[in-house]
Amino acid sequence: MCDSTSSIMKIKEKLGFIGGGNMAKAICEGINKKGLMDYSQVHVSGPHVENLTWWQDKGAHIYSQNGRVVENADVIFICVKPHVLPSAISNIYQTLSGPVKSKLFVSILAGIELDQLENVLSTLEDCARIIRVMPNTPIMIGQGFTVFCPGNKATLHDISLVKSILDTLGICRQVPESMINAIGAVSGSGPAYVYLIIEALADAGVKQGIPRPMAIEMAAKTTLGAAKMVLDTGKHTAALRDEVCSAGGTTITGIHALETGGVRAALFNAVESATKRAHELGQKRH
Ligand SMILES: NC(=O)C1=CN([C@@H]2O[C@H](COP(=O)(O)OP(=O)(O)OC[C@H]3O[C@@H](n4cnc5c(N)ncnc54)[C@H](O)[C@@H]3O)[C@@H](O)[C@H]2O)C=CC1
Ligand SMILES: O=C(O)[C@@H]1CCC=N1
Repeated sequence: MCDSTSSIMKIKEKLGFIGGGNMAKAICEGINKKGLMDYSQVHVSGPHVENLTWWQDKGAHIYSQNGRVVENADVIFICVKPHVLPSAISNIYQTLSGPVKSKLFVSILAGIELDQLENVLSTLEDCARIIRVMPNTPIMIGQGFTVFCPGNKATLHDISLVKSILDTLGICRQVPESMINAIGAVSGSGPAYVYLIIEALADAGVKQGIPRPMAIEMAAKTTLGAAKMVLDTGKHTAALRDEVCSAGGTTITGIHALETGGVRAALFNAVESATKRAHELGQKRH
């Protein structure tokens, strides 16, 4: 758990990452930037150890065998792509040097359900303790939105440990598992949608003669400011929009163009398609 004797609640557990890609780095950087752990507590594996130099340079322990992470860490984040899960897990079994007990697994895989995870891990431990998590990349800068759902065998201590870690990375909520695929389609994928919108808004400004660096800064800051208005004021988004749209003014003319372009329907379709895709990933229709 966390050490509350210092002013910062340091994580005492050793953290493991099976798969050292974008999300594993985002999680670790997020925690490290808060001063909650040191990279010497981190154990990471991947199929090509030469691709783990980023981790090595930070001071983490790196391995080409997933079993080494399971042996050395207390909390093991599974951070591979969903289709890689079976081979990543079988590599754990092949490379363990002895029986393993008392490990907590945290899966961030899109679409893969707790009972599937419990099944694949069942030969490792009779009662695999698992928590399913859906983060997003802004966790790297402490601005994430993460949800989690504990498996049946996860203890209250496991839940409080994982929640205390995720809480430091932004907003964190416990949800029923039935919601996770849809949440992943909104907040997990959401940064990509928003980057696309920021890029398009900036391009549109460039077309009107605004220099690109200013156009990008302006589009990003406007997105951030509008999001903060929603969160800080608690006002309905329609009310906030009304405050911008003068009668017969410029903004309502722009809104008309957006509605004609089907921007709302496009977002409905994006979230519906991404949710459906998460279910497909869970059903192994890769
Ligand atoms: N990228 C995102 O914004 C989000 C991703 N996720 C989930 O996080 C997971 C990881 O995604 P990313 O980090 O974006 O992917 P990534 O491709 O950046 O990282 C995956 C890592 O797994 C490693 N790997 C491949 N085979 C392996 C094996 N057999 N054993 C161990 N490691 C292996 C790869 O070398 C790579 O470093 C996915 O399951 C995804 O659904 C969840 C929420 C957000
Ligand atoms: O694109 C994906 O499948 C992952 C899950 C949520 C965000 N990225």
